[in-house]
Amino acid sequence: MKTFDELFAELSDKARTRPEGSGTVRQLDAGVHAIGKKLIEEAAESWMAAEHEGKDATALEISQLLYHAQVLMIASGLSLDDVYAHL
Ligand SMILES: N=c1c2ncn([C@@H]3O[C@H](COP(=O)(O)OP(=O)(O)OP(=O)(O)O)[C@@H](O)[C@H]3O)c2ncn1[C@@H]1O[C@H](COP(=O)(O)O)[C@@H](O)[C@H]1O
Repeated sequence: MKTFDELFAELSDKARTRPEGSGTVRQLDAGVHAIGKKLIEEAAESWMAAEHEGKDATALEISQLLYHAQVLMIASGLSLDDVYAHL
């Protein structure tokens, strides 16, 4: 298990070191348009899971939504503090 901040640190490190086989690196290379589409897909899956699939499935989909939001942040050059400043 990891926290939101720990995942962001891990993904930032992947973006910097670009290890082979990293899905995050693949997504970053695909660009903001592709990442945005993935984010919307996970948002829709989160919504459907919450309506029809129960708590476990909803938690899984929301974890994927958070992951893709973080990938979009990194692709956009945003830090956690840039986002937290608006909370
Ligand atoms: N938390 C996640 C995570 N959540 C979602 N995803 C990605 O988002 C996809 C969402 O799954 P779907 O069910 O929508 O699957 P899909 O549509 O078949 O997926 P794709 O065909 O688009 O890959 C997964 O296949 C992963 O590619 C994640 N990929 C990575 N992480 C974590 O990010 C870290 C870095 O991962 P790598 O960069 O791959 O090393 C690790 O700690 C991972 O656990």
